[in-house]
Parts: sequence; C-alpha cells; structure tokens
Amino acid sequence: CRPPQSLSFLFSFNKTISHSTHKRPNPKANASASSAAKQPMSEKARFAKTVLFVPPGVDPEEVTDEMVLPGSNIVVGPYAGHSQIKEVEFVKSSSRAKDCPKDTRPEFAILGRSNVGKSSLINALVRKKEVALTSKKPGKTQLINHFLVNKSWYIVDLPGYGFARAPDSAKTDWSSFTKGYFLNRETLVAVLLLIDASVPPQRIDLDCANWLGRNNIPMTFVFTKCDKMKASKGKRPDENIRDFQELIRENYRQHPPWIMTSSVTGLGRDELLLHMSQLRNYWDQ
Ligand SMILES: Nc1nc2c(ncn2[C@@H]2O[C@H](COP(=O)(O)OP(=O)(O)OP(=O)(O)O)[C@@H](O)[C@H]2O)c(=O)[nH]1
Ligand SMILES: [Mg+2]
Repeated sequence: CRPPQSLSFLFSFNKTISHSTHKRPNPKANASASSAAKQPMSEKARFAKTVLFVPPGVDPEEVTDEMVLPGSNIVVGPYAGHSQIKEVEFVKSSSRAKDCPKDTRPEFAILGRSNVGKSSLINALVRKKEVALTSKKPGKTQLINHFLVNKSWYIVDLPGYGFARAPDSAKTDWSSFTKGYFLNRETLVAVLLLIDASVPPQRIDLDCANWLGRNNIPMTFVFTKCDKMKASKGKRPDENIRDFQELIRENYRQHPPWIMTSSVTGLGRDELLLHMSQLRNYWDQ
C-alpha cells in the first residue's frame, strides 16, 4: 500500500508533448501529420494535442495518435486492463475520514459542485440507475459514501461543494470535511474532479483543483454534460473546456488528465473506466 500522493509524480512530472515536437515512429501517422500540416490544424485538434497524460510504462517519444483516448488527453499504456464493472455494492456512509472502511483496496473519489452530475456519472459507470441514490440522505451532505466495485476497488461519492443557497457555509464545511479524507486516505488512487462543461469556468472549481494540486493529490478532470452541444446562449462545451484548460495551465506545469463525458449519451464512459484501470493496476502492483 502506498501513501496517497504515490501517483502524484505522474501528474507533476509527465512530459509535455506538443504537436510540433512529437516524433511519430508510425509511417501512417507521419503521412497524416504531413497532410495535416498543409491544412491548418483545427482549434479543437490543437487544443487536444497541447498536453497529454502519459501513464507509467509509456515512453513519451513512442506515443501515437491511436494511443490517446478519444475526447481526452489520456494515453493508454500497458497497465490498462479489465475495466468493465460487473458488480457494485454499497458499503457504508461515513461522516468522518476515520470512519471510512478499513481496507487496503484502492479507491477513486468523485468530487464536484452540487448538480455537476456526480450521481449520474456513478450510475452511468456502473450502468445502474439507482446505485448512487442508495446512500443519498436528504439534508445530509457531509457523508463519504463507499461503493465496492467487483470486490476489488471502491468508488467514493463525496458531498458536492458550492451549494447555491449557502455558498459560505458549504465551502467551510467542505474544506474541513475533505481535508481529513484527502490528506489521510492512504488508498486514494486519484480524485475524479467533475467539471460542468455546459457552463463557463467557475472560480470554485478552479479553487478546488488548485487545492488538490497544492496538496499533491492526483486528479483527473472529468467534464460532464458534454452532450449539451447546442449553444443558444453562451459557449459550447468544447469552448468552455478550452477556457477551463487555459486557466488551469496558468497554475500547472503539466496538465492533469482530462476527459469529456456525458451520462446521457454514454460518451467517455468506457474510456474513463480504462483510464481508471491503468491508474489502479499501477497503484496495485
Ligand atoms: N444533459 C445532461 N444532463 C446531465 C448529465 N449529468 C447529469 N445531468 C443532469 O444534471 C442534474 C444533476 O445531476 P446529479 O447527478 O444529480 O448531480 P450531482 O452532482 O449528484 O448533484 P448533488 O447530488 O446535488 O451534489 C440532473 O438533472 C441530471 O439529469 C449529462 O451528462 N448530460
Ligand atoms: Mg448527487
């Protein structure tokens, strides 16, 4: 069992691969690169290529386009393995970090603003409608909910932050409550920080990401509601995501892994599970 920051080197020191310096050993990829060079790369492609997450066991020089999960900056490496969820059981709700299950199995924490789609994402990942609701107790937001997956790892549902009606009190509770969990949970592999892609970047999400970053807690940005592509007002999800990335880039030398998802269409579901499998298997070895 490793300390909670064990994977943090991946998130701090993985090399940046820019489109222009990236070597492609694959001749097919070279051909597409040269044809792409004739045409200006699309804004979206340039955005997707800016910074990749290169997992353990992958030489950054060997990365090809095919190794990058669609709708993400995540490279798939040799630790990726069985990722489908066969069974999930609710284990317990804890009101303090020290009440969490005493266990050596790895876990992923789901974090994000209230209404960002945490419960929906959990239900989409496990392909059940009611899973994340089984522990939902109205009015009790200060609970850490452990779900055991395939008897081998946990998904942990955390209270949402940034409640519209009580922002100050929710913020205070959140920080004191989560500090204990994030800083002391030895089996925490990574935090999935959910960001609503249908709205512009929110200060509270950036603050949260920065807090995790400062404390060397590995995180993956999971952009939710990416199906909301019609922009009647405001920007499209891909534009909001790009804006968010730009703000994050100011504070991070390397960009953490990120992925686009939709609980409505299932976008990113299998890709996210594969990403989680490679983090978990590396942590577990
Ligand atoms: N279009 C769309 N709507 C979504 C998606 N995910 C969640 N929603 C909607 O967003 C609302 C909030 O979703 P929840 O999953 O309850 O959000 P939550 O983060 O668990 O919220 P709290 O439990 O209040 O912290 C619901 O109306 C969902 O139907 C998505 O991927 N696309
Ligand atoms: Mg919820």
